Amino acid sequence: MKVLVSDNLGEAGIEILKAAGLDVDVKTGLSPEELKAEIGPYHALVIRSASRVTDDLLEAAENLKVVGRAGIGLDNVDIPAATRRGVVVMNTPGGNVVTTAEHAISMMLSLSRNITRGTASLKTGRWDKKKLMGREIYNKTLGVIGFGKIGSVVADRARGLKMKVLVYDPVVQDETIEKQGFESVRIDELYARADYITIHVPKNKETANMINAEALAKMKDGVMLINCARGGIVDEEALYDALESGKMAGAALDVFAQEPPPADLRLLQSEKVILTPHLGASTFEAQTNVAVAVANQIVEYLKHNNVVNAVNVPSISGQALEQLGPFIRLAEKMGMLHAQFMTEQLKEINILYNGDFFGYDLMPVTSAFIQGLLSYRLGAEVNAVNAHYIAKEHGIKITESSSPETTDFLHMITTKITGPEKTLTVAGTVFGKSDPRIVRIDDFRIEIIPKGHLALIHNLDEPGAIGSIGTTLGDHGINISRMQVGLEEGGEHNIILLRTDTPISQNVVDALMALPKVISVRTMEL
Ligand SMILES: NC(=O)c1ccc[n+]([C@@H]2O[C@H](COP(=O)([O-])OP(=O)(O)OC[C@H]3O[C@@H](n4cnc5c(N)ncnc54)[C@H](O)[C@@H]3O)[C@@H](O)[C@H]2O)c1
Ligand SMILES: O=C(O)[C@H](O)COP(=O)(O)O
Repeated sequence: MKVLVSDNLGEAGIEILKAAGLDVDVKTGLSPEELKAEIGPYHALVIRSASRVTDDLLEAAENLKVVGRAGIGLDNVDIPAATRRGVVVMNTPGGNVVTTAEHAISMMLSLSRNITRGTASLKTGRWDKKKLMGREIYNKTLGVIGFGKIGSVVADRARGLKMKVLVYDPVVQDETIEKQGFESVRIDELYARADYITIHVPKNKETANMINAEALAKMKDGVMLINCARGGIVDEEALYDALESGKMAGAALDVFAQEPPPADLRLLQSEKVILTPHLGASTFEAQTNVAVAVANQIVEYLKHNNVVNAVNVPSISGQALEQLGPFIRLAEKMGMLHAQFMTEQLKEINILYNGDFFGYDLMPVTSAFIQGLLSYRLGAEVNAVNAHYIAKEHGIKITESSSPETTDFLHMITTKITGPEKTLTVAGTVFGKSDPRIVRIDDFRIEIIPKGHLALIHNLDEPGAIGSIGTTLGDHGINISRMQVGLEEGGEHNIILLRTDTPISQNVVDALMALPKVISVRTMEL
């Protein structure tokens, strides 16, 4: 397996990748065209914020299985395009939180006390003591926009500096914010009351340009703004105007709409702005954390198929995998069985989970079922990452429900596929800790190990039927390794399920179909 590291990654991460036997190439500073030309043979791509993972790049990434972001922001990755192509996208959510929060606090202090301007003026031989009068942050009000991992650490540190903290986050509950001792407010109130405003939201459609001229106008006169989140959340031109007009006393920017920013960006000329070149996460500690985390996650995925911190597929912890793994494998086989039985167009998939599945999210089990079902028809490009997407793209409706009630088994997965004319129901369970079984096909109760060459023969429940089937297979040199007869509830048909040592070819199927008591024969490979 080959890994391409296209942005600077801490050495500790590279060592982990190599120690796991992965073939690692570090090629940083590539242009989009160069990256596109290189990506073909790689199975994993490790990035930070510089590389752009676009649909166009993914098109060329024919072997790519995973994009690992050593850091948090994923606005440089086209996640829907990755999902469509079955590429897992993962980040390292915790590793640079404290470091980035500390950067925001440093920016606020530096801005308040003119530290960068003082340094610059002294270096030109000046002594601007009077001109560079600062302000205390003690007792001032800080408005935190976005109370996630970083925003909440910033709020905590500001409290330590004896500031009052207002928080705006439409997702986090007021009580959660208040329990931590901060005041939860609506955005306009934050604008109206805050002496300092710091932004800690991801960049997305909703937050792009959220700090525009209109928002700036609502802010208190003399406010200072800190952006250590993402460029493009603040309208840079409107910010420049607010600084020039005196509305705003200062701004500290670590991130820019375009990185590096163009030389003619007016903000770069403003005396009231302090700037860092996207250094929020750049400490030795944070870079080691994120490099180690991303490397371990990539090894875990490429070598053990365990997904950790993915944003486009549910992650499964080691313990969850131990308990859900057998159900994931069962579900995939059930999907394959459906695919070989149901040759009609697929309209709808219903999945019912009975029993207590240890409290885990069952999305990976459902994805495995859809993968088994669709990959049989569509090939290997269907995987657990894009299974839902591809089903949706094909107009297949998926409903999933669960009930704590158990029937015959402690856990049961019942899957029903509906086509234009027919439906097919297959149920399965796991015996013991890891022994998968199919226990029902439509109205027939059976017990089959979903593995190997199988034949399902639907026949009349009459004397001699089973004997003639055995003889016909024997005549064709096919050994039956397991046979089971399932009775239709209250009916006169039964199904015979055979496991054979070798596949049953079409001429043998024809010979079986010629037997008077055989109604249908379906062969399967599971
Ligand atoms: N400068 C840097 O080097 C650096 C380093 C790390 C992270 N970041 C950026 O910081 C961002 C935040 O990181 P995090 O770990 O705290 O993420 P997070 O997901 O833990 O928190 C983001 C918070 O923003 C909130 N939010 C979303 N939309 C909002 C809106 N419109 N208004 C107010 N709140 C909103 C969410 O509810 C969430 O609580 C990242 O997405 C990344 O872009 C920058
Ligand atoms: O989102 C992040 O983690 C930060 O913006 C860090 O970006 P970087 O890895 O390019 O420093």
